[in-house]
Amino acid sequence: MKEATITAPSTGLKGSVIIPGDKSISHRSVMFGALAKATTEITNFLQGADCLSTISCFRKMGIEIENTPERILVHGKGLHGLSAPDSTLDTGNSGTTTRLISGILAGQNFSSILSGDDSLNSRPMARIMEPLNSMGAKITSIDGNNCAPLRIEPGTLHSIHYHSKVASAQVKSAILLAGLYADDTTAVTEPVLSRNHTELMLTGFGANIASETHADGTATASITPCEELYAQKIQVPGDISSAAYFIAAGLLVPGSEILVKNVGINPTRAGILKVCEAMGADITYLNETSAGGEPTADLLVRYSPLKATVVEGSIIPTLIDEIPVIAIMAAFAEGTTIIRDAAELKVKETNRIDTVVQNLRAMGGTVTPTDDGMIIEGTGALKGAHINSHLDHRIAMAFAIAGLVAEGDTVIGDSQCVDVSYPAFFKTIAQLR
Ligand SMILES: O=C(O)C1=C[C@@H](OP(=O)(O)O)[C@@H](O)[C@H](O)C1
Ligand SMILES: C=C(OP(=O)(O)O)C(=O)O
Repeated sequence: MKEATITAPSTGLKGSVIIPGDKSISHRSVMFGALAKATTEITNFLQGADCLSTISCFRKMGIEIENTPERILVHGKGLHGLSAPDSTLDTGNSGTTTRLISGILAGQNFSSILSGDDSLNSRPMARIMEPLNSMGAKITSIDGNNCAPLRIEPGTLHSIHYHSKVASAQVKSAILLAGLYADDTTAVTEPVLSRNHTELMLTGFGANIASETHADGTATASITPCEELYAQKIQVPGDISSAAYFIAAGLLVPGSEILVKNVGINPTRAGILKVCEAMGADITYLNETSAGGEPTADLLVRYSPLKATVVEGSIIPTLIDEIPVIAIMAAFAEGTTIIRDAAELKVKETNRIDTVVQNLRAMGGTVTPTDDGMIIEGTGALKGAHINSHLDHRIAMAFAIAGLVAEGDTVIGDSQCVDVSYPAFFKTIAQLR
């Protein structure tokens, strides 16, 4: 198990960072490519452990996937071309892999078992089992605790209109993917629009998708089964969830100026940029263009004194994975920052309310956990500490950024967990010094 030691730089961070491919889009490009006829070509695919889990699951189901540094080729076999895996599908640490694949497996004529690591196998799966089983799927939790390992038996799927209690792209996507195999139009209404990559990308692959955001803020996506999906060329934009660490580093380390390049700024993902703006951040958008049907930009980030803010309501799903690093920014902002409506933090790779609070306190921060978020005093100073990442990549990276502005050394425990979403993370920090 590795440790990484972070010390505050003596001068500002300067230079540019090319952000690696978006994790959500990389997963989906392999999944949808596998279900399309012919070959899908993916560039800037995220070579993180989570996305590699998705590749290995589809290889086990008979899909040939060529993975080279330049591109990925997914030789899709059509909607009914997957074959029975000869052993358990290992979804590693990845909630996205587990939940989205469940929607696909629900519609297959073979049985399968999905299982991941200890963290994954303790995350809630009732949220997908319940709607998928109400469509006629046969998914059971092998240990009877509504968690993976999951057994998925062949079932005959019929359409539903599901009203989800949580704004979750994983739940929405699982249902829409099962909807590809249902008898009629399947719809999902969520309380607030969550990331919409599945809707955008499946439309590109030729599926019949409709999406609507209603006057009360709820959002409905629906899918009508089609004969086949068509292979695509996908250029994956940079992951704003990975960019968030370098945006925070540029804002927090005095004297910094960092060009964060190739950032996907889809509005369903870009809540962190709105929060930065509300905190008084100096960020200039350059080269606004698009990649893979998603808007992108280069972000020029300069050191800025920050002020506290309130993060709540419909913005939460658009920045849910960025809350650990937002908490670090809040510790250096003037005033008290309140984060609420974010109970979903409790069911990520760790309970991220607990793991943020534990580590921020270890660094001398003043933070109070609440039922659905936390309250952070902007004390303007942290001290180096030993960080327990609990093997959660977002915790490891958020506290590495804290280490750049803390007094003394910060040691990130189990730092190798960054490989889940950002294998080059520590190397990239080193290059900016
Ligand atoms: O659909 C996706 O790609 C993801 C959705 C989010 O999870 P939920 O849908 O559980 O909120 C997010 O936290 C995760 O990192 C990726
Ligand atoms: C929650 C995350 O991912 P997943 O749900 O796919 O494990 C994440 O990357 O922060």
